[in-house]
Amino acid sequence: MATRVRPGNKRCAVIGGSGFLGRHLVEKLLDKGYTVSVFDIRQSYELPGVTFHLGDLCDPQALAPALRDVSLVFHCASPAPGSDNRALFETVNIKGTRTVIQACAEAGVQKLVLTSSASVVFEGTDIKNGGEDLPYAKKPIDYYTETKIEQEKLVLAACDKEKGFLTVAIRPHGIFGPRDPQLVPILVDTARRGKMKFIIGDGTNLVDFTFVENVVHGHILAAERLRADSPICGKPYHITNDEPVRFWDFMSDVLVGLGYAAPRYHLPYTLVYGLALLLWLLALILRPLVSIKPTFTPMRVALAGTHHYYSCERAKQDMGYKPVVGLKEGIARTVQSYPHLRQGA
Ligand SMILES: NC(=O)C1=CN([C@@H]2O[C@H](COP(=O)(O)OP(=O)(O)OC[C@H]3O[C@@H](n4cnc5c(N)ncnc54)[C@H](O)[C@@H]3O)[C@@H](O)[C@H]2O)C=CC1
Ligand SMILES: CC(C)CCC[C@@H](C)[C@H]1CC[C@H]2C3=C(CC[C@]12C)[C@@]1(C)CCC(=O)C[C@@H]1CC3
Repeated sequence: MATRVRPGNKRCAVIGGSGFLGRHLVEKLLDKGYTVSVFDIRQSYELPGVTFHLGDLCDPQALAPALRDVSLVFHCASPAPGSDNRALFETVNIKGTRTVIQACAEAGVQKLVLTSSASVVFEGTDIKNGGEDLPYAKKPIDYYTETKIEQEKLVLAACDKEKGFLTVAIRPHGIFGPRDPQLVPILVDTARRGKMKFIIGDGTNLVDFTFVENVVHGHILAAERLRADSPICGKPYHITNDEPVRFWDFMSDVLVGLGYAAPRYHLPYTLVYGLALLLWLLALILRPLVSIKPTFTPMRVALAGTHHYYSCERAKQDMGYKPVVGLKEGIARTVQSYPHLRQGA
């Protein structure tokens, strides 16, 4: 174990800092006077006050220079959730997270904040105002979720007040905002291919979508409240917009804001889920011959057709969390940030 870095120093590292959430987090940390080391497999921007370290988080030698003299680490790297590469998820999310914990210990880091996901409790059936006491999914719906569960368990179990190494996990849900590479681009691509005409189920299911700045706010609050005498040590926290919305209303607001038609026709949930499952199996069987990437994966269909919204009462109580940007404003700012994805652009 290395000498502990001076507590409270304003140097931190963001693993996955080139990504969507990571970059928003880095920008806010800079605003708050931190100097930031970004560790990622790619560099997607440059900013004064940020040092980039390129490497794979599974490689302890590559990680070490990024953690030098750093007291606080945010770990928000992951393979894209839409991938079905089980080996990659296991390597990065499980083995890689063990490596991150070990590297933190060796560098004398005192605080580790993990970006987990509210999906760690989601099994494809309704969750209404779910608290953090819900059990982890026994049958996770995909490899992403399966490995996010193991990752969260590893990080929370590593919390050790005696050794002065404190951890916490933030569980956001449905992050959206400017530069998101997933939600809006996939939605628009599906609309452009004429596949966003249908509502899966009756369209009344409520879901949390969380504006990226609220997720960042939750991470920084957690980091700043993480002390040996704080109740947040070793615990997971839901961070949402605290405004559950009908899944299909949210999709329609984004689509209409960008000039596309809102979905109108209803399809039964079980039919679409069954078809998505069949297509997924077919893609698996044919993988050695041809690569099929279905838009409607079982995970996406389950997310689109069930209730899944979460209580963030615990974050409000233990760390004074309150969303800083409302859903309506978040949607407006998101839509405005994608001029190139507008209908006809
Ligand atoms: N986008 C969403 O709706 C949600 C995301 N999350 C979690 O938030 C975190 C951030 O997600 P996003 O910013 O949306 O994803 P992103 O794909 O934009 O960012 C992830 C970053 O991790 C990096 N990365 C991947 N593998 C790496 C490796 N082996 N070594 C070093 N860097 C690596 C990527 O290059 C990328 O820059 C992830 O942990 C994800 O599981 C949780 C809930 C919802
Ligand atoms: C094709 C349409 C039915 C859906 C298009 C939008 C979807 C791409 C997104 C709607 C909900 C999103 C979501 C995630 C990814 C993008 C969506 C499926 C996550 C799986 C990202 C990672 C997580 O941890 C949970 C997210 C839940 C919501």
